[in-house]
Amino acid sequence: MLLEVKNLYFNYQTDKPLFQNLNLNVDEGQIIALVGESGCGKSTLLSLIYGLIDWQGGDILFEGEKLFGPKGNLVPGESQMKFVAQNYDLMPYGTVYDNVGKYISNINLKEKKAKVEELLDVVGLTEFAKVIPKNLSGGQQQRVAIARALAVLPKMLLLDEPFSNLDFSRKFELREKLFNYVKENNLSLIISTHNLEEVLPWADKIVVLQQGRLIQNDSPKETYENPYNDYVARLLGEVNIFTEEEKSQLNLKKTNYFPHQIKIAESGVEATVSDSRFAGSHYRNKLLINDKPIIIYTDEFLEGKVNLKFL
Ligand SMILES: Nc1ncnc2c1ncn2[C@@H]1O[C@H](COP(=O)(O)OP(=O)(O)OP(=O)(O)O)[C@@H](O)[C@H]1O
Repeated sequence: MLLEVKNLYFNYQTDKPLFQNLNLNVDEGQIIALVGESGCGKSTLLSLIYGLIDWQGGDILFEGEKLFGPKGNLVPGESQMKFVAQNYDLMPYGTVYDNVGKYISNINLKEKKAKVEELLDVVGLTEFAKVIPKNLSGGQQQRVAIARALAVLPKMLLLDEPFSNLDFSRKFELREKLFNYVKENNLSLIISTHNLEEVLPWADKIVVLQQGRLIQNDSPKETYENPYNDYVARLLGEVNIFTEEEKSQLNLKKTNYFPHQIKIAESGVEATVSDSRFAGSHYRNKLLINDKPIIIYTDEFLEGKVNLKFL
């Protein structure tokens, strides 16, 4: 086991603990998506693991050795890890090239150059090598910080919302290259995100935090098929939530259904189409079951009355 968080107890204010008995294990080479709504504790957990803040109880072990937080390190942060926080902390007067190469030794300059160039390609900033951070957009600065963190091949990489400042097309490109790089180099990664869909295809495990409680830790498929509660289901994307009463009235198996889990059928629950809108790869339809609005996706435009089957 590379990282073990055992019975972690942490609070900012003494009367209200954020983490109580939090447990988390990360294997070598594993990609963990850390998700939860804003304020649930994602950034705090990453900062604790990296050793930027002190915790009050429990243990954090890395390769079986206990970590001691800020008091255990002369330079902030654990040496075997790299953390890209939401403030990127770049050298303002160094170029993109200098920033990415900051932690790479100067002994072999040819090797260093090749490494920096490889990383600039991973984050799509090759043509910005000579630019200084203040002349970059927020998203570009974020990518410089990611490249700099990758440069030393840490055993564990901690990324806090790494795609938050990127536009759609950049996000897809960076995502693909970043996760491939992480996998090829067998790095362990904990990546926090608001948007699970962004990381789902690459994550080995999804760890869900709700107000500081770790409520689910499963593979993406298991999480998708069996979200622990409606909060988890909502984090996975657009979802229809039913009350217990609606569930029994409609004879449903569960309280949450993703739009693709409700299909048009010959017979079944009757619904009226309220609107049907073109949404790119599908039509997004709002239907009413009695007065209850639900969303389903179809290949075709819908109108009138339909019957529904819940998968
Ligand atoms: N320095 C601090 N002092 C006191 N409370 C804090 C501090 N930093 C964060 N908190 C509180 O701790 C809780 C967890 O915050 P944290 O930043 O870890 O959440 P998060 O899940 O990363 O949120 P986001 O997705 O918005 O970044 C929040 O209620 C926040 O208000």
